[in-house]
Amino acid sequence: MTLIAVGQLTSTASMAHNLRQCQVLVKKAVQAGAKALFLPEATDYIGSSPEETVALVKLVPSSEFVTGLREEARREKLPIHVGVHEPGLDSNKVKNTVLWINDQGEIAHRYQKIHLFDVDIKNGPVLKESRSVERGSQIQPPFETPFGKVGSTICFDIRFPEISLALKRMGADIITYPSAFTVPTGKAHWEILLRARAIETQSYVVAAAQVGRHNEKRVSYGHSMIVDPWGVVLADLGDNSQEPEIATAEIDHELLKKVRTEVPLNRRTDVYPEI
Ligand SMILES: O=C(O)CNC(=O)[C@H](CS)NC(=O)CCC(=O)C(=O)O
Repeated sequence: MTLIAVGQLTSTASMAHNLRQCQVLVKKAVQAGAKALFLPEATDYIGSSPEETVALVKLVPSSEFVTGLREEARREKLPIHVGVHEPGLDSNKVKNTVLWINDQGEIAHRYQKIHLFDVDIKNGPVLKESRSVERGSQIQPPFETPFGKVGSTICFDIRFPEISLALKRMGADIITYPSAFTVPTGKAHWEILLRARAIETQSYVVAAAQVGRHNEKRVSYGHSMIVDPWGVVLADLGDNSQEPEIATAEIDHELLKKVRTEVPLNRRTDVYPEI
């Protein structure tokens, strides 16, 4: 059994502020005895417009935010999974990525968000992520950790079960959804989507989320969660945005084995295509 933590915060356009919030989360995760910390999508910053999102972006080697987190990971021997922005191939755009910083402070894995959130909800949020973000085009094979194989996806990707099924087929035990969900879509869909992905992949789902007001236009739903392979919500951080918070849960390989043995999901790939 290995204890892991999800961290929840309200990122702003100030990377220095966001790094300080993450340092609080690292301290709390270490005090709790966690062996890894999972942080939300876009933890480095949330801009208030597509232009600001592009203007703020830094290459990883020159990002004080990423350098600061790498120092934390190395000093505390605590691997960190974190959503950030990186420059796009087109200089008017960025990539929305997640990094796995290992306990030596090295970036050992990277995934770029495949599905972009372009929505126009009546009396609700209007967000056009593709104005500032370039989409990725590869599912990355799960990476090894001392507590199992981890497959990464990001936020809106959760609505496309093909990715999590592919990650499961590639051996994932844990699937992550670092997120910044909107409040109306969060209320309607967040927990159901996370539990469905956990149940259908028979894997742990680890979903660190942004919470609260980032700027005059953006509010995030919160409710960072850890769900077990049976679909039980082991941790839920709610929507309090007073201070950065963590929640922890144990990753139990006996439970993974039990669920996968008791309810075998033998696919009929003679009937439908393999994903
Ligand atoms: O803007 C940034 O810099 C970081 N990116 C995000 O916050 C992204 C794109 S706007 N948010 C989502 O994908 C929310 C998905 C969602 O809420 C849903 O699927 O219902």
